[in-house]
Amino acid sequence: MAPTCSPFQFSGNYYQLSGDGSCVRQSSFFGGKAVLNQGVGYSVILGFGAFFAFFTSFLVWLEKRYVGARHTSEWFNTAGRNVKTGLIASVIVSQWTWAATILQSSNVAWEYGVSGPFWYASGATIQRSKERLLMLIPWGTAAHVVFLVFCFMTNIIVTAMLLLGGSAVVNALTGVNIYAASFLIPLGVIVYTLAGGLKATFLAMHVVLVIFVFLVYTASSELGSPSVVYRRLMEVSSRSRMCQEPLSHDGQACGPVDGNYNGSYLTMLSSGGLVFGIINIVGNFGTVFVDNGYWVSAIAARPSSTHKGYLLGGLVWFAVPFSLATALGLGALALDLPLTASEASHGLVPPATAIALMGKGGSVLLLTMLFMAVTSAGSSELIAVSSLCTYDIYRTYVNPDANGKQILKVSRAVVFSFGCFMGILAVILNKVGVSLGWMYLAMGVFIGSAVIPIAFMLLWRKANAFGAILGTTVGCLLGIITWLSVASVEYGRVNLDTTGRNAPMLAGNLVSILTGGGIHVVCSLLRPQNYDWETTKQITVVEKEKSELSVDEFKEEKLISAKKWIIKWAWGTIGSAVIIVLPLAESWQAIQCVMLGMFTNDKLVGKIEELNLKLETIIKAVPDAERIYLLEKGKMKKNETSQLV
Ligand SMILES: NC(N)=O
Repeated sequence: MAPTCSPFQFSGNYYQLSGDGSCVRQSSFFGGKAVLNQGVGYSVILGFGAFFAFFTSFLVWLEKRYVGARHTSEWFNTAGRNVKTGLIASVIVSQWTWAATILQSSNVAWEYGVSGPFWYASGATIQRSKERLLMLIPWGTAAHVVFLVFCFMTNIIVTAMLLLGGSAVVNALTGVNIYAASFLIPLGVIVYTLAGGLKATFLAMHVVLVIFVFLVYTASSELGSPSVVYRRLMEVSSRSRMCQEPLSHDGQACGPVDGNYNGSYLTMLSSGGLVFGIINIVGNFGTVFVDNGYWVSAIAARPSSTHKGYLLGGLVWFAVPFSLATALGLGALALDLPLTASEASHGLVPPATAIALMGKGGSVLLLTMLFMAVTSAGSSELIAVSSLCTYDIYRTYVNPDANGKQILKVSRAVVFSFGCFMGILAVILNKVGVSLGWMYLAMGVFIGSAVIPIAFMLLWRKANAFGAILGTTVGCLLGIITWLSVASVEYGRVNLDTTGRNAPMLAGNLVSILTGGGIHVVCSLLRPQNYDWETTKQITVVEKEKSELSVDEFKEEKLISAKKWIIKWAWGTIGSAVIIVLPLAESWQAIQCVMLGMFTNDKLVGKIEELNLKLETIIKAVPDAERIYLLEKGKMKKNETSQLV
């Protein structure tokens, strides 16, 4: 092995002295070398779903045998509408924890520093319960069909992100062929879903999360303390760092961060982070409002538990991307890993940090955590599509008199077919070179236009069906046109690289959501539809068996009390935020002066460093000076003695 020449003591493994004497940084972190063998990869891909399917089947059997539960088509699609607060919160967390939650959040931490995880977590902690798409039927068939298309598009995008992230990581860590992984991952998820899906898997996921955070900030010999992480982040982004080839390569993290205050990773003043934050909010509004999966969970919940479960789940979920990305994303930077922009965009920041910190053990832990997320979120997406196909298409347009058995059969056939379709689509997307990061940023361009029309449908009596259709379709088309035009004008060509950059993504996301909403508002004000909410009560269930829920659950007073609870807590939260933020805002100038003086005043820091350097030089020189002094003193004594003699 050639001798190392790293600019930092802690990243010697990633730099080598070349034959011509120049210092060369490793050109990528993974470089096609897998840490685990392919057997582990295939076991995880196929074994995970199968193991949990077996375990869930056993629990379902116990419930049938000893509790006497009957598992009908309604149970398959809505879990009997009897899920209580704790479980609904855990369902929300597991459903909302995608591969992107683990991988893309760390990617933005690697790109923008600490503001990335903040924007990721806060922008995606926006969840509210909703009703089923069938409610759109009174708006007419055209509206129902248009929103069905957008719902399918959302399910396809979310499932595609799970498969792109899952296949890229399993390929990088185990060497399993990426196309084989793309096609096989859905098979495990299908088996798991058909067995009933066990949302409690997310508990194990949180244990792994805590291990990683603990390692980075407490226990690891490589990092192990916030002060080490802090110091190293300052060192790797220092202005004096040399970043030209071959000491670093294009797309690798090196030196100050463009668009961040003082080029630091440890600032919230990041233009890139802010742009990502806006794109993230639009995209997540899209997936929350247009993804049928969250509607299905709301329906599965006991009516009096829905609001508490959703609020609790949303709050708990925040910790997942925020803590994981501030550990693994910032960890990758603090270790000066030679990751490339392409590796980061494919979701490989967390596996790289896991390997650097724990070797093979870290890879196994990360794979386990990721597959928990892929399996449980993937299963929710399959159920969501199954619910759309069976209730919104089959029972509405094909067989309105369908009985429970027929519905269950169609549900299972849809789960199988959609799973296989997604496997093939994921192979195609990988072949084309689409990355998880690209898909994550683009989701709002495709589905953002449906957000405001769906929200109005739920909340505004005047909302008009024609305006909703027009806003949704025109908003989507204009969003796509703007996105591609900005890429073409800004960068001179339209490809995956240019369309994946921040400026075109920001423009496309904003045009899509704002145009969709704007058109809908104008049409609704011109021709208010005055929607009659009573019509939603005509929606029937397939199997009218005796509900375990008390009649109280459906009483108006109970729902009004739930509404009061939400308003109380919402105002409580807003009130708390105001009394924290207002004094801070009012004293902002004073705070800024103090902060600037304390931490960021370049002159002051420069003076202190100069003083430090002088002191260090003096301290280092003391032993030599002492030795010279003693030597001179000895010589003088000798001279004196010889003169006397
Ligand atoms: N669910 C998300 N946005 O991670």
